[in-house]
Amino acid sequence: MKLLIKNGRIIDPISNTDEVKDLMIEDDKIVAVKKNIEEKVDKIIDAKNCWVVPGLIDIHVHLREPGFEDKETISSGSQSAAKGGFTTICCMPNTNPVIDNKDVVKYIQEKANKEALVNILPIGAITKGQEGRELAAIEEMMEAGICGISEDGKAVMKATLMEEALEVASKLKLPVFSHCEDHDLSNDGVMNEGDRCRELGLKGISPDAEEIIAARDIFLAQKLDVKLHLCHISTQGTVEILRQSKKRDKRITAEVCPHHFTLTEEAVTPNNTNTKMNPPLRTYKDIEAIKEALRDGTIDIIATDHAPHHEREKNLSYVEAPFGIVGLETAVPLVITELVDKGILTPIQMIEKMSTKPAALLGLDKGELKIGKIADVTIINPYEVYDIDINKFASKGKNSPFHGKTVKGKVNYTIVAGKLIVENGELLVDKQ
Ligand SMILES: NC(=O)N[C@@H](CC(=O)O)C(=O)O
Ligand SMILES: [Zn+2]
Repeated sequence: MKLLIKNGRIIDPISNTDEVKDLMIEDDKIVAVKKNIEEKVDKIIDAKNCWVVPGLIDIHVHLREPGFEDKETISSGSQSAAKGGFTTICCMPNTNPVIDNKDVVKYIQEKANKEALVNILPIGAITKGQEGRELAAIEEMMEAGICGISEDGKAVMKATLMEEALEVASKLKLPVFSHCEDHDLSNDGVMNEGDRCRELGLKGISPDAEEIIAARDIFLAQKLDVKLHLCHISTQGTVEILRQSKKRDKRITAEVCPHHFTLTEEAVTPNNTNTKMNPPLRTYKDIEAIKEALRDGTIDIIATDHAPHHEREKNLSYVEAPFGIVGLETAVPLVITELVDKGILTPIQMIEKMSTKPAALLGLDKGELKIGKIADVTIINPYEVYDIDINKFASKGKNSPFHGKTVKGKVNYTIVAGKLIVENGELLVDKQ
């Protein structure tokens, strides 16, 4: 099977390429990247005016299976990922049961092998049951194939236990994804601590809750040979801590989510629980700091924190509704609209943060368009303008604050190991 992608703008951060060329795939591999390939093939994709990029990688996704299949499943989440242009996603362990032993890891891998359209890499919990009391079976999960450990949804509040986890991760060469939140400080808060929460009479979550644990984990990690990655950072203070720390320690990485550079606390209204996520929407000054950090490389990765919830739960009051919004199918247009179009990131920098750097953090041989590599490829039309429509999401979750937003940038094709999964923006397989 030979597939030829003609006349696309090949964007490849590793070779620093941003040039119109053709790309040919044979079976599951990239076999040629050059101008004017004239060869008899099985299928031609016309990528004129489109970007041809290494398959996007989202390191922060909640797939909800096992345990919360009414919110999302491995199958539906993988369809959502494919539509969003992601060829590999990492799934967080806050499922039921928690991903804290090899059996749950294997359950996810087997289901993913059968049902998923994209590569799924489980992340193991740091503590048993995510209860913060004793370490999970990290070594056996590593042998089963987890790509990292995280307590995401929570922080490990006991510093000595977090230190132990970092030591184990260092020994096993696993990255640690830190959800930075001091639960004593964030206790009961539902939105950012600031003017807007006082205006609305809602309880706030102070930036300190994030910054204190970010600083703590950086201090704990710098004594060890370990990759510490800060999840969904949201405040100017965390950006500053990160910028300073990176001067001493080059291994620290951090991600930001599209909602945290797109919306501020001003978007919060008590009747729209799709503005409720953790960490919460912050302020204009936080967004400015995040954008600067994206531009200067302090923030390495853009991840979605795709957190689907059922409508029934999101219809509860602002206080009772769960934290989280879906993100897989809005990431590419938000990054193009808010960052690339506004000159904050170049297309190469965008792809670096959505494919190349995530691959490097995970130690994957991906994130590059090169002869011989597995053909995970995404084709994006950066010029298409349209309104985001939750009813078109493949995700079971419709909890997005971006419904109706006019954006620019559409994923047209997603190719996983040479297989066409999305064509002209539509999934080629029936929904399960
Ligand atoms: N981000 C969220 O608002 N929610 C996540 C948990 C998390 O990533 O912290 C979830 O699992 O729903
Ligand atoms: Zn989290």
